[in-house]
Amino acid sequence: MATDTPMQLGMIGLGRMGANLVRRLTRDGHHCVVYDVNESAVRELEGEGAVAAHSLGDLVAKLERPRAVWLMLPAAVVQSTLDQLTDLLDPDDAVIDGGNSYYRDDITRAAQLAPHRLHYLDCGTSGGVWGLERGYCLMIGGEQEPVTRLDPIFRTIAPGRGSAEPTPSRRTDGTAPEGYLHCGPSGAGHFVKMVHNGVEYGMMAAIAEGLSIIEHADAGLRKRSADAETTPLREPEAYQYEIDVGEVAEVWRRGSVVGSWLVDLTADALARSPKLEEFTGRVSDSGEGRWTARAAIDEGVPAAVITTALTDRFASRGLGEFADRVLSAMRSEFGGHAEKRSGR
Ligand SMILES: O=C(CO)[C@H](O)[C@H](O)COP(=O)(O)O
Repeated sequence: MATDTPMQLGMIGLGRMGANLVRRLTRDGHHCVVYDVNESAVRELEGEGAVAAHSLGDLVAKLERPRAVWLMLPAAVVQSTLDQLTDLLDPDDAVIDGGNSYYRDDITRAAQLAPHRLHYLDCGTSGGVWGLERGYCLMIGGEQEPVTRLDPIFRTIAPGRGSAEPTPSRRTDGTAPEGYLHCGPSGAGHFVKMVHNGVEYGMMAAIAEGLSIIEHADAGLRKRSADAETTPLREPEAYQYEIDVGEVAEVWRRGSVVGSWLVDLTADALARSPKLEEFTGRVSDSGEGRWTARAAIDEGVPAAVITTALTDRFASRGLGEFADRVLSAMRSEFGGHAEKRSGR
């Protein structure tokens, strides 16, 4: 259903997220002016009804005042883009940073724009490559006035009330049931998104570890377990199960306490590739988990699951190898224990 309040938005950055945000807005009757350094991304969206811009200045010139400009850019280029926009925009225009910027940078950037009477909103945007159809969960920070002004944009991008059952005990209204929330002043949106991503690390790690324990539940069947060289399996009869983890992920999707979108995605990945052999298991991190851990330390709040999930990712990339060598060296020094060349 088309929006009652069509608005105009400039989108800078037409990667998967930026392009799909434009598509979702256009479908709902909003008007988008689009720019990216990659001309073919601009042309593709032009073919789908957006107005093409060929530079930041061109984008600004094609927007009516007060303008709304959404940045969907890698964190590394947000500042330079904002610096250029600051000279191009007029008082009362608003810039929305929808990427994964560090919330502390938002505080600085809002202060940088304030003397120019430009508004700056930080908008944590979660939904990934599925957001076009499912909608994006939005966590917004900044002043109330531009948040209110841009409400029709946020409402269109968000998943909407139908995306989840109503919360039985909830008695208040507000926008959270629509899938977007004004979390507080500058930085609050990206702060909440940062912690969301920290939670994502912990949930992902727990699902992965659980399925790995099930995958290895056949340890007692192996004649000579790989572990036998270091720690013999004391009760092989207790580990006699050859369980298909893909089937487990599938059954967990249905009515279980841990059923979730992450389990849905895991079940789909395992259905395509039961041993996931196309992955090496080197897990990257883009910074949000580190920032969440830092916030927990600053606040003095225990966050054992999130921080462990973060350092597990470092270990997956071999960054724990030196510590492991130090451990082996100490065992050798105090007990003459030799490293085994095979086994786990
Ligand atoms: O914002 C996201 C999902 O909500 C990103 O896709 C996710 O945070 C990727 O981060 P990382 O590379 O650290 O796993």
